Amino acid sequence: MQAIDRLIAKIEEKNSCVCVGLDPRFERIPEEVKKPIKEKMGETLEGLAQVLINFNYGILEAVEPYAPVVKFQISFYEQYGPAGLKALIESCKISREMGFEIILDAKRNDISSTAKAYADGYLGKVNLWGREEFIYDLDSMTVNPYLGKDGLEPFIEVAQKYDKGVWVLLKTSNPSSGDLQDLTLASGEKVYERLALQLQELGTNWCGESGYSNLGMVVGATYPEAAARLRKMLPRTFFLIPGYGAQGAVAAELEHFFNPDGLGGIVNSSRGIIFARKKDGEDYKSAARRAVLKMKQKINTIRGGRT
Ligand SMILES: O=c1ccn([C@@H]2O[C@H](COP(=O)(O)O)[C@@H](O)[C@H]2O)c(=O)[nH]1
Repeated sequence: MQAIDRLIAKIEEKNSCVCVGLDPRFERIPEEVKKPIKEKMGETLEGLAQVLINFNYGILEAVEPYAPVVKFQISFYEQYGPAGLKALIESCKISREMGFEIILDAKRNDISSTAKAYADGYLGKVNLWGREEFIYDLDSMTVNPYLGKDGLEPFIEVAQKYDKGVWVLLKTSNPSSGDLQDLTLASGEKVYERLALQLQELGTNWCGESGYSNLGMVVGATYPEAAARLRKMLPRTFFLIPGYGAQGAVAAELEHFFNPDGLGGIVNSSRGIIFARKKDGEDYKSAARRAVLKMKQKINTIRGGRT
């Protein structure tokens, strides 16, 4: 099954388009997760990596009934070197066993020959002493489009080969995204609008049975007016929508991100779910479960009248 159809099947199964971002910040992880590992492994890098894995496991168990997809932002793992990346790979493995769709938010790209190495490493297989093997077990990853079409093509080719998807940054959620992305071209279009059309062309012959493209685009929840324009331009494109919760966006602003079929988007929240507990001593898993359920319900009320 193609990546976009797997994602839609999971959304339908859980009646939810919530994506939980597993972006652990060590200093915010509760003591009850850290203590037993510190006692066993000491204050080592390996111990820290084990804390990330155990924390993620707790969150995954908590959100499993209500979230079809998880997103790992690679920086929170990469910053700890090989131990951090091992924690990422192990967390992906656990997510897979629990049936989540898995997105890696790595925002990679480069000249095409280098982009191919990224694509092989994250989405495809690498040559290990003559054997072709996967290093990561992912469904899709984020990529940066600003090197142009030749930088994107290797990701698309590898993704097509292994039934994976890509999410291309289009209109990002950060406050200054407009400095470049909103500039008006001589044609009267904004930069992100021109990019949207170029990306649509790349993704148009890469649709699943659902009719949606495996080339999705990142559109920040913090820019609902841009999303309304983009939704009309790109009816067959799924949006990965970050910016909910900690960055200020709320469900009522998300209506125009979705198509009338109630599909077309997955809404990510990272800090708002994984660090939902309000005070020390409160169970972080119960707090995450409550937060994800509330988010699912709120978003369902604005997408195609689902509840
Ligand atoms: O435009 C973008 C693209 C990616 N992100 C990523 O999403 C999450 C948001 O985390 P919160 O804690 O819910 O704010 C994080 O991994 C970002 O790197 C984004 O925010 N905006």
